[in-house]
Amino acid sequence: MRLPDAQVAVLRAASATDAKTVEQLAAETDRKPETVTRAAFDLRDDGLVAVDERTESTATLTDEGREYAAAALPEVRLYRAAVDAGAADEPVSMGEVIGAAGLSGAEVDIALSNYARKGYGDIDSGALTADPDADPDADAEAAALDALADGASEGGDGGDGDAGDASDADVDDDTLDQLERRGLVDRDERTVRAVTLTDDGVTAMMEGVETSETVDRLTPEMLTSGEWADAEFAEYNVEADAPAVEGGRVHVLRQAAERVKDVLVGMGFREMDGPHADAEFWINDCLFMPQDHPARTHWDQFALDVPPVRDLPEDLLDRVEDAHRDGVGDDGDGYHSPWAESVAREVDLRGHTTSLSMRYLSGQQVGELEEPQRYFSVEKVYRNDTLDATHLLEFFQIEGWVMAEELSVRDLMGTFTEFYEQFGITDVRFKPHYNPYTEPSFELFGRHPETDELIEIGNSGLFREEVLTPLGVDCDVMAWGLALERLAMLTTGAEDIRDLHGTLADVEFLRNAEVTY
Ligand SMILES: N[C@@H](Cc1ccccc1)C(=O)O
Repeated sequence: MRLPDAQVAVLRAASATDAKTVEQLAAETDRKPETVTRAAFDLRDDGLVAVDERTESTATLTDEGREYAAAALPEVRLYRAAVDAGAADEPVSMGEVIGAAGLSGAEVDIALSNYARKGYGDIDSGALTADPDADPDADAEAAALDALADGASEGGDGGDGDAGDASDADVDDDTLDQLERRGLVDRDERTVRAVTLTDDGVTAMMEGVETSETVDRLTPEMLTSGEWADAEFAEYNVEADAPAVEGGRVHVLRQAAERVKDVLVGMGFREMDGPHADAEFWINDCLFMPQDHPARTHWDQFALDVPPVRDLPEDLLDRVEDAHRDGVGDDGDGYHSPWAESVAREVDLRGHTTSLSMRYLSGQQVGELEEPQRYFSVEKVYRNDTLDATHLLEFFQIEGWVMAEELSVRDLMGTFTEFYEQFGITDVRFKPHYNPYTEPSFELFGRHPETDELIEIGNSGLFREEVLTPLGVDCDVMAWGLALERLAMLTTGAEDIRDLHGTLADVEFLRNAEVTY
């Protein structure tokens, strides 16, 4: 008989009289347990071996369990001290007995509650009696602890060497349940498979088995050469234990970004696109951010040491400079602080994607826009922040704006309510805020599902005249920048933004996290 290599090895190592576990066979044949398991199942399907499966449970003493095994259970110590103090005859002060038993701290409560549970005696208004018929030597929990502790001293036979490791075969289940509830043992279950040769297996061995080359896949070469006709194909065994394979997967943040895009497109928005490194003009000046604003320093934004941007729309540049110097409208007023075109032409990594909104609203990107319009982007921004649980140096912003006649704060709030509802976030909070470019402005907060804390999830407002007039927009525009990572923290339950991306990302978390909405 010809059989695949691993099956031949298992067949040779197996015995008809002596059941061998997969682990034993793996050691004897120098193969992995999962290879042996698979071979054993294949042999069983051919009737050559029998595979006996049973679940083996092990009980391991916890640290506390080990302490009590060495020093006796607190309630037993309490009982013995009570009997010594004469509590079998008349009530004795509880404090005295506790002291005599040498119990302190958490042990006191443990001793008292189990004392009562086990009927060692009564506890009544500070006094203790002991039942003379109780027998702590017959205490099943104490006996089980001793048995498990002894198991440990007999150990060292190639097991994992954990002290207190023992088969629980001789301890009854109720006692083990009780000890587990008390936190004195940990229990574990695993499947043990044992293999024995069947009569057919013995016959096959006597007739002789040889290794055959098995083929696990059909190749074009085998088809053209005709070799397939004689090949022996390995069978699939879907029950075999196999190593876990971690397949590729879309990153949770990317999943969240795609979902955000779908939702916004569904709400009638179109997508914006534009440069990551851009002129300060689009990033800051158009937004009526004075050139000496602290957010414009290198403390906050990354400046690039590259030649200045040459092609900025000249007339817009003039109108923006006017707004900065003199304000907009009859009673408008400027900043009375220095403004230089050279600064506007410098290149920075964008600290927000509101630079894209400026490009689109100005007509620069897709031509003049007639209201109503809705645009969004889900793009990366860069800030010179300090890394912590809620801040990264680069993150994704969900930028968006709506251009229409007569917009109000109600429209803004309604849009966010509708948007976040799609992600199962129904209690968005708003807090009045200040931005140089919007009035009124609001920060948005959402409740973290794990910590229950309110975390900031975005910033928003209605663009002010000083922004819209130079851009040539004469209706209302409401706008926002929301943090994708913060949204992902709410939908995945991640408590630290650094678990989501960056060098410290938690791969295990990323593999298993479910993005819920
Ligand atoms: N640019 C703001 C977000 C925002 C955009 C548009 C209007 C109002 C606020 C930020 O990064 O926080």
